[in-house]
Amino acid sequence: MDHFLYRNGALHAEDVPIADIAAQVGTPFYVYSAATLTRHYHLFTEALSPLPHLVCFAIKSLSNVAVLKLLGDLGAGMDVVSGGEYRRARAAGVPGDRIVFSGVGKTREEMRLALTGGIRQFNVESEPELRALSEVAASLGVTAPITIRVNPDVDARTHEKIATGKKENKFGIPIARASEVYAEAAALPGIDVVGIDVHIGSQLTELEPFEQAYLKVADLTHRLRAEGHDIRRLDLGGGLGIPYTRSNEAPPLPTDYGALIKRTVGDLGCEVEIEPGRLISGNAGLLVTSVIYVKKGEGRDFLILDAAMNDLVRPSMYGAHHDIVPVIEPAPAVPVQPFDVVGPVCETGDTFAKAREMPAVGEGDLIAFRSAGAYGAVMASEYNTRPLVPEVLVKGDHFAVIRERPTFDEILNRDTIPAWL
Ligand SMILES: Cc1ncc(COP(=O)(O)O)c(C=O)c1O
Ligand SMILES: N[C@@H](CCCC[NH3+])C(=O)O
Repeated sequence: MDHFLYRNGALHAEDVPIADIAAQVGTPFYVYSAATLTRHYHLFTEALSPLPHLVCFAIKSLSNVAVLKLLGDLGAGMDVVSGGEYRRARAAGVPGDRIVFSGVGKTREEMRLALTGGIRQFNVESEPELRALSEVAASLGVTAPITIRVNPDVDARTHEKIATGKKENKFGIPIARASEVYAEAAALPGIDVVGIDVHIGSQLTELEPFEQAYLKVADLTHRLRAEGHDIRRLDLGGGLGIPYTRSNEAPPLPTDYGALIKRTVGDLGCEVEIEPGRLISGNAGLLVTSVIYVKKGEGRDFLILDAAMNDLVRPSMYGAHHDIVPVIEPAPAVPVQPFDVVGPVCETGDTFAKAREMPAVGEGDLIAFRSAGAYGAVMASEYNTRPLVPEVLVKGDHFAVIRERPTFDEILNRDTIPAWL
């Protein structure tokens, strides 16, 4: 459920008409609902209670500092994957002891940043990283709390570009080698082994792959404890999928996912962490755009929008589907017709949808992409020197721009012409 509904014939974000935001901010822009973000965060905390737990929002999915502050103030932890994301979480007021640091390529500089600024744990993904972290921590005279990310070789049955738990993927250490790597970790200076981490992929629409992975983690917990490690925390990753269409069968809900966690690892006496991104942010955001032209083509009509692949790359990158709806609600009797929905970028790949059935719309009409809160704004670029689009947060009948559209002066001032040219 989200908070983007038609009321009196017009699409609203909570109590604010989308058209009012467009009039003030101009298109394209992203808009997020505070109520949806809050609700989705609570779905997870409720699903995991009464287990001791921390829901660490995967901020790679949506990293605007205002959004992080909203979730952080509710008590959320954060899963970060770079020094930049760490800084965002801290700028939002999230204490270090609620931040987990994931990723296969943490640099020594990033390790220093987190160790001096405060960190709940590093999710270590390789032996070289483990040794580097030990060196950095020892040189600072501190101890780094760690889990080791294990790769359970489970097929997440999702898009191949976002599956992370198969043995051929770059993530984690093979679960079969866990004993060896944990033994090395325990012997290293500056390292405190606190638990196990696993994350098998994103946009999972079935619970079974999670179940396979979590059962392997439960087994490993027993094994590592028998080998003398004090395994007290399990980071189970993110990845629960969202419905991208209203017609499709919906993926499992956080309640089902929570029940699965309790069933598989709930009796181990561990604190549980999860790292959901998309399920919290995905359906909490729209990308709002205007029709520039309706162009008659050979056997098809093109809807040319002022948003493009640089603003929302998911359709061209993964062939992803987003529902595309007019901001003014079409009357029930209005016939639909197929459009190829495209942006102005000079690539054929700048196509959001082919032959998408939509009610007739015309120049200047407002259109919204649904389910665009996750991996939307964060993956945007300035390709074709198209400025990054603004982000807006709505709460009840308030809205605020939480990231301004850069001016062309700002964009051009970032380039410098060397004196010798
Ligand atoms: C380590 C890690 N944690 C959490 C996530 C969040 O995934 P999702 O947005 O699918 O919940 C990802 C992305 O797949 C990830 O790589
Ligand atoms: N960027 C991907 C998700 C990646 C998940 C990253 N761990 C998407 O848009 O679906």
